[in-house]
Amino acid sequence: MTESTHPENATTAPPPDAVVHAAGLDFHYDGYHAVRDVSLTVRRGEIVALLGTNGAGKTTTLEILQGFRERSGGDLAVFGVDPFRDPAEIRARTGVVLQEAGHFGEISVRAELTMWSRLSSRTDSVDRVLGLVDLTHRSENRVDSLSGGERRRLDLAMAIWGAPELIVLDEPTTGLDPESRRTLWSLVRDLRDAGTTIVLTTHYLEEAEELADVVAIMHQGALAVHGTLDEVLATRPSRIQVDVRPVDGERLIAAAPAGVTAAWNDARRPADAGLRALEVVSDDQQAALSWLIRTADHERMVLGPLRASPASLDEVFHHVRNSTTDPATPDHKTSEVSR
Ligand SMILES: Nc1ncnc2c1ncn2[C@@H]1O[C@H](COP(=O)(O)OP(=O)(O)OP(=O)(O)O)[C@@H](O)[C@H]1O
Repeated sequence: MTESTHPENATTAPPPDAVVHAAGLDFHYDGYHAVRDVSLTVRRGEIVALLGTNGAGKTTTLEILQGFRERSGGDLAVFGVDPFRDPAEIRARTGVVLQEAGHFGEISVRAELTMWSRLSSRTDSVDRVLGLVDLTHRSENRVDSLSGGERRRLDLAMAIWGAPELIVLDEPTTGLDPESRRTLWSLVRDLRDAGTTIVLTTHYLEEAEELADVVAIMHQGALAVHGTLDEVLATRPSRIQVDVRPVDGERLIAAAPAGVTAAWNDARRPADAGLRALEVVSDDQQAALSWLIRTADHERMVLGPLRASPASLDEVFHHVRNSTTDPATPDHKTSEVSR
């Protein structure tokens, strides 16, 4: 993974549009180091997706950001205040969808939202939020008659009550069918387009690819990589797939310069039986392409169809997951993409 020094640290002033500015966040549960040196800035109107394996520290990080837990170390400002010291300010400006929300099953959707409205410091109209989450037609039905997807939309209705500036969604689409997931994505995009800042956790890489302006991958409590999707994908080598009619295939592969790896991929069968599939992997796509073209010219080698593509989020995620860190090391270092 490409490592670079992240500009955010405890001494860096947050950008003017920062909603969340965390520098070197740490958290221990009874001696277990669950969040390690996490530095992350979330800007107004951005969707940030927090990814990571089970137990990576995503929910704990979200709980610290909302002021539910007091950090063990590091600096944190949400809306410019310390969320643990000033929870009322955070509650007033933040909507939340928890991983598992509790509902009063025996009352109607409308009655539950009305009860919710009395608990919230923000004002809104039940009909407005029901319309936004497309639950108007279910408003008089009992909550326990809702499908899983409809309940998740009801959770979202509570989170968007009173149009909070920040919405925190912990695995908002877990268990939803693809159609319900797409509906929720569209809602989240609309909220972002209206200027809402959104931080979400998800185990669906596709969800992060679809929604996120910024992707952050946690591993063993630390932020292993974060940046825009393109920046995150660029932390792994890109791949060129090309079908070639080689003059001397082995010589071609042996001649690949440093930083460029070429290998035959006999699992992929070119449509033209006279060609053979070659895969070229490199951090420097331009250097790899130049070498390929130069070599083809020099060797009078026929090049067939060629496709150059960045690494997938799946590849980045697996690389992070397989990278070994020592959870017992208190000074575990983050590696991040400059933004
Ligand atoms: N109340 C607690 N007491 C002790 N350890 C905890 C507590 N809550 C979480 N942990 C541990 O802290 C680590 C981080 O948990 P956290 O829930 O933040 O991870 P996560 O990334 O959200 O995981 P998942 O994707 O499974 O929801 C885990 O190893 C978990 O077992």
